[in-house]
Amino acid sequence: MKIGIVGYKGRMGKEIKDLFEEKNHEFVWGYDKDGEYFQETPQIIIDFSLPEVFEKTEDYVKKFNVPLIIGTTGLQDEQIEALKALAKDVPVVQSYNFSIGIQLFLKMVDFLKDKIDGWDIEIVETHHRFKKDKPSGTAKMIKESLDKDVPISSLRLGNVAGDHVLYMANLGEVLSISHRALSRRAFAEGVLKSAEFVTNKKNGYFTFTDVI
Ligand SMILES: NC(=O)C1=CN([C@@H]2O[C@H](COP(=O)(O)OP(=O)(O)OC[C@H]3O[C@@H](n4cnc5c(N)ncnc54)[C@H](O)[C@@H]3O)[C@@H](O)[C@H]2O)C=CC1
Ligand SMILES: O=C(O)C1=N[C@H](C(=O)O)C[C@H](O)C1
Repeated sequence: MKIGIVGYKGRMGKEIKDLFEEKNHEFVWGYDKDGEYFQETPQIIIDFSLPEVFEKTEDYVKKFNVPLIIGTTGLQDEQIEALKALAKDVPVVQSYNFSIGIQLFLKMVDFLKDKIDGWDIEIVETHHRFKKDKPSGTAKMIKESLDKDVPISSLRLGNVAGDHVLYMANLGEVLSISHRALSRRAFAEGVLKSAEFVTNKKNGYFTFTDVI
């Protein structure tokens, strides 16, 4: 397929471009800080940038009338609502984490969330020093799955691709679930799966949970 990437010069943008090209897809359009790269109209747009770029992405998705995969974190509620409106016309996949491991993590949280009443619960996320948002989108997803107002601690260390740990403790024991992305490839693989997932869809709002 012919892909377009918003944030194509960034860490995730480059990883996604490399993976899709390895799989014989073609990068034909991009948007980044210094403007537009245009070779051809893309068949899909992938956005890994910043929330302030969202309106541009929305405009380009409407202009090209193509599916959108969006992994940008820190979106405002109104931007999520705008994505749902966009999804009436084109397929949209939104997730704050495109790794399979975090999907399994969320399933474990769903299994145990009713069984830990009265326990101390805390989330710790660690990311590279360049990450702009805090707490991570994934930590927010874990908290939302718990249905509880739990503290989140954020560490910004070196070049860590993405670690999330959920700690749960009562007076006699400590239970934890942890996930470590070894590189950004894990997220890019999920984006590729999502792009394949939307190819036969006319419209609709999906998360990565729907994809796997
Ligand atoms: N959902 C997921 O699985 C994952 C999500 N992310 C999220 O993806 C986003 C990007 O992460 P990274 O690639 O590490 O960041 P990055 O900073 O390396 O890349 C962001 C790109 O957006 C561009 N950009 C910034 N302002 C812009 C503007 N005003 N107009 C156009 N382009 C602009 C930058 O120039 C850069 O190329 C973040 O929100 C991050 O949290 C990152 C990894 C996985
Ligand atoms: O910015 C990152 O790098 C990452 N961001 C996502 C988040 O905020 O949860 C996903 C992943 O952990 C990497």
